Amino acid sequence: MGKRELERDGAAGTGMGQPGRGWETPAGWDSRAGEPQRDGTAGPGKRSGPGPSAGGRKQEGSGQGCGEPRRSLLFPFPAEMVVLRAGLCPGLTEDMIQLLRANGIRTVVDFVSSDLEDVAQKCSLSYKALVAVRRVLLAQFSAFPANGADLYEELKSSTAILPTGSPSLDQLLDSGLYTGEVTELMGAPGAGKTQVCLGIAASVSLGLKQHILFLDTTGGFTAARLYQMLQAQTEDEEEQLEALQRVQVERVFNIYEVLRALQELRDRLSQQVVSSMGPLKVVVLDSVSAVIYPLLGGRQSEGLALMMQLSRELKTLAREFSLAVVVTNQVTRDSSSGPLRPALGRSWSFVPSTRVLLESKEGPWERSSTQRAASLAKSPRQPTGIQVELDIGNGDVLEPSLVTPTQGL
Ligand SMILES: Nc1ncnc2c1ncn2[C@@H]1O[C@H](COP(=O)(O)OP(=O)(O)OP(=O)(O)O)[C@@H](O)[C@H]1O
Repeated sequence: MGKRELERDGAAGTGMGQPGRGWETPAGWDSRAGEPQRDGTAGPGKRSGPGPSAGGRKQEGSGQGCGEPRRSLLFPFPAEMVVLRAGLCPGLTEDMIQLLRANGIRTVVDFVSSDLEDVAQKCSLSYKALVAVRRVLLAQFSAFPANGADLYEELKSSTAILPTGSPSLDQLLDSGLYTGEVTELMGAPGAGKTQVCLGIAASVSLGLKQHILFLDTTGGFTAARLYQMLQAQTEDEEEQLEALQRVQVERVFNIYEVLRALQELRDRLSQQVVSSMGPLKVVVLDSVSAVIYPLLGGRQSEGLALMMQLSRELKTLAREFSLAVVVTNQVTRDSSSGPLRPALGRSWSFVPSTRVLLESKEGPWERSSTQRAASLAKSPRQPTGIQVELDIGNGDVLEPSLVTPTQGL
């Protein structure tokens, strides 16, 4: 794929202002900037129409499904499970549904697979009206094949890349944090996971003027440290204050509180309640292992179920609302000399699409206490194993949104 670039002046993407969802662009949200672009040609403002989104559900919300047969393959509706109800599509009235039900036709699949001539006779309904309804339901509920180019276009219009404020970390992440994805920072205690999260919060709130939700499960969030990072980037006190206000912190000390906070967030985003929070782009969960570890000792199955519920919640939030989700995780080893592995096992390993291992290393890395080695353990875009040097002090700070050529999505 071609190169893309990130523009100055802002984060990017769709998210809460995604036109495809039939939502309004929130005030102050520049929906044009920062989109991943190919050869700089697919420029800003391109998404003025109802474009495809990362989640296939937008067609339902926007009412496009009826006249617009194109549907994302990512979330094909399980049509066999959809019960016919009034308002599902134009022409499908309550009376019609009652008559159909009386003849054993309850779901979309029942309806589209019936002989409509027969149904028209049995239910005393207009054959023409039934055919029209069937056409619309087929358009709404069928999975349509999409080719790579379509999917790439879809990705471009729904994905934004948010610079982390650290050029070396951006290099590792192929330009920054991708919305719609879960990125994991893993490392031993003291490796610098929280510091990197705070750095991301500072960069996104100050440089990109976007909001961040910081879910703190360990009490590791330190406002003073965030303020220090902001001060390192700007001397303007008003800007510092505004940036601090864009970082919303919730202390959530167990999995139930985390799930509740995420559910509340989903409700707010679904109802387009943006006034209290502004355009949210990043959700940080620091740390995920702290709330899952206590569950995995006793009744394993219950713990695993909650872990998977959390993983589903994080992934769907990221995708449906075009958020970049960042989680931190501990590491473990099989033996004292074995390699570091992310904690939480195989079930969790499918959750983050990108994983970065943070380590304080001996040798050239240990030039100062703030130097860390960051290596890519998992990525959908870059070869794993790439390693960069990261400064978790204030040294690795660069203005975000510089034009950054990359290798493509
Ligand atoms: N103001 C600061 N400037 C530079 N480095 C700092 C500063 N504050 C803390 N550190 C360093 O950050 C490290 C701790 O990082 P952090 O709390 O992010 O680790 P962590 O990986 O989140 O650990 P845990 O898993 O225990 O939460 C320490 O080595 C500390 O020296």
